[in-house]
Amino acid sequence: MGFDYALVHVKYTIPPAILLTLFYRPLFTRLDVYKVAFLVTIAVLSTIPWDSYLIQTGIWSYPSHVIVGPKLFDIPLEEVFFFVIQTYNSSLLYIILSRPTFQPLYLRVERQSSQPLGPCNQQWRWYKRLGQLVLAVTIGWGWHQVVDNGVGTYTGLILIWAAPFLLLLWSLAYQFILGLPLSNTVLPIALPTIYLWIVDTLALKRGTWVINSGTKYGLHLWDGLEIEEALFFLLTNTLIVFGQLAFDNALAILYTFPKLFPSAAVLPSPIVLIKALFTPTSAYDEARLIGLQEAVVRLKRKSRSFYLASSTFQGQLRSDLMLLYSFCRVADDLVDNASSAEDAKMWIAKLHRFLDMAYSNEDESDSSIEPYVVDNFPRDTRSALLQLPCSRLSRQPLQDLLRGFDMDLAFNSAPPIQTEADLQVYAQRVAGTVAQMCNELIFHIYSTSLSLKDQRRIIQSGNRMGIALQYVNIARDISVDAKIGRVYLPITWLKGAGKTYDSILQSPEGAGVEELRSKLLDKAFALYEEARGAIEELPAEARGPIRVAVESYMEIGRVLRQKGYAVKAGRATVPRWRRLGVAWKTLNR
Ligand SMILES: CC(C)=CCC/C(C)=C/CC/C(C)=C/CC/C(C)=C/[C@@H]1[C@@H](COP(=O)(O)OP(=O)(O)O)[C@]1(C)CC/C=C(\C)CC/C=C(\C)CCC=C(C)C
Repeated sequence: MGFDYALVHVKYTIPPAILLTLFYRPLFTRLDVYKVAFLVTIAVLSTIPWDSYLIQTGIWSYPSHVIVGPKLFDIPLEEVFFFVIQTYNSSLLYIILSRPTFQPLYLRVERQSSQPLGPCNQQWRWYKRLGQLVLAVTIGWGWHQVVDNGVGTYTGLILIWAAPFLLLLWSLAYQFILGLPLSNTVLPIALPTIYLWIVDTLALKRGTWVINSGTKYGLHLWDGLEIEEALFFLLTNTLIVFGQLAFDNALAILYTFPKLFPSAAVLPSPIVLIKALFTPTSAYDEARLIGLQEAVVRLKRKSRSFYLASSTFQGQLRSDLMLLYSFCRVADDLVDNASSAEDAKMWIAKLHRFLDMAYSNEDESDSSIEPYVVDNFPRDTRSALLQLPCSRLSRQPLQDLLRGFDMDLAFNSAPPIQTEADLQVYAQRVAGTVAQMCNELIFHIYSTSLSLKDQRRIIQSGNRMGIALQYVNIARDISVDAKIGRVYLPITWLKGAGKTYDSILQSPEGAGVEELRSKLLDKAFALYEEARGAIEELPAEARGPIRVAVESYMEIGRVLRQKGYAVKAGRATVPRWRRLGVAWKTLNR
């Protein structure tokens, strides 16, 4: 009996597990636990028979003085623990590195026939087949080595065990394996592999585990690292990361194509995951993919705060929020950028008509909406309308949002914000509604034990938080709005400060304006303080991300309260490092 192998864990595998867990803790969701547990189970079940065979046939062994004693099918418990901890560490590293990536963007439609495939699409098919061929040849060659029973036996046994799994995963998830950034594929394989090569070198030198001669080549990658061991760790980490990639590929298919999978669960069963992976790529909904692509580009270009926050959301909620943002942005821009008040009114009327059509029929496949949108809206706005997740949103907040845009149009005749109550109504319409829709999506996607009454109370607090954010938005944009002939500060406040509507339009800066800005920010922070507690009652998956969304926007308000803040295009901006700091602090709260 000895503790050498156990000490390898204490020194080298458990510390990274603890560090990775602490680092990722604020974002660790039930789905992540499910993914890791799923992979650990498969890793343990698939490795035990193989490892047991290797030990029984004397290909490798563990001197009795380095292990504690208990064994499972001849495998020391320390070794079984190794399968668990290696899978855990590599999975978690992959999850951390891939979290910022919006994975649905890496799904591609591949069609055989009538529609000609782009050259890129053709190339992908060849890559897929080439990968399959290489893996099939590898299995054949590995088998040959095992049958030969010579120095290539151990290599052969590694290959005939790992390569069939790799072939399966490659065939199902090649789109993700090839398409995702290298930081999501190569890096989570390379980092743990190199780390384990170093650990292995130390363990083999100390004799913690021994590869017996006769069934190995005797070649070394570097002094102390047998070529077979290097191959083993490379392939096991590749299996883990490919497994996670296939899992994510299945989730992306499930959540991206509601027409194919109308009621995808937050934790889908293995059968559903397999069904998703076996969905032919030709059945993917191309319009949906384009809608998501355009939504991401729009969000990235227009809102740094919400873009950063979006990376902390997961699964279907992330897609739905992007699509909701896309709709709100497009609607706001159509009205704001209209060439005349008449034109703006026309856009609002068309958007109302769109909502009438989208909510009038139970049948989502109603074919009259698409031609209506195509005939009435510019090309680059259509996907934002057609992909709005109407089935998960109620109609009233969308209509109220349009009524908020109507209030903006009133600036052309008489200032619509006369009193603080008007300001509140306006902010409720353009931002309270947005918060309400975010919360509706959250309660739709994540199950909660809260009563309907409590859900309504939380949605109410959300509305107030939306108003707080809109006040920050107005406080930030006093000068920008004045340039387009709008003053959102209530006329009653202006009078109290010895100002008029026109005086603000002419000089939207100066001490008097700063006082009014401060007053508005005080109101914003009072609402924020009152509403923020409700975030902690949201389903666990949404809590941290919503905190990030709210805090990164409120940070603009904090910046505005400091003297000498940086201004970009007439607006106060929060430096990138500060935004990241806020997100980090907020998540760890
Ligand atoms: C993470 C993520 C992708 C979130 C998306 C949120 C979303 C759908 C935002 C829509 C934004 C939008 C374009 C709305 C149109 C009306 C409008 C302009 C509203 C103002 C937003 C400002 O955005 P921006 O600065 O980019 O706009 P301008 O350049 O000035 O045009 C608003 C200030 C509204 C934003 C309000 C929210 C996102 C609601 C926040 C509250 C919650 C998420 C709920 C909190 C929950 C509880 C329980 C308290």
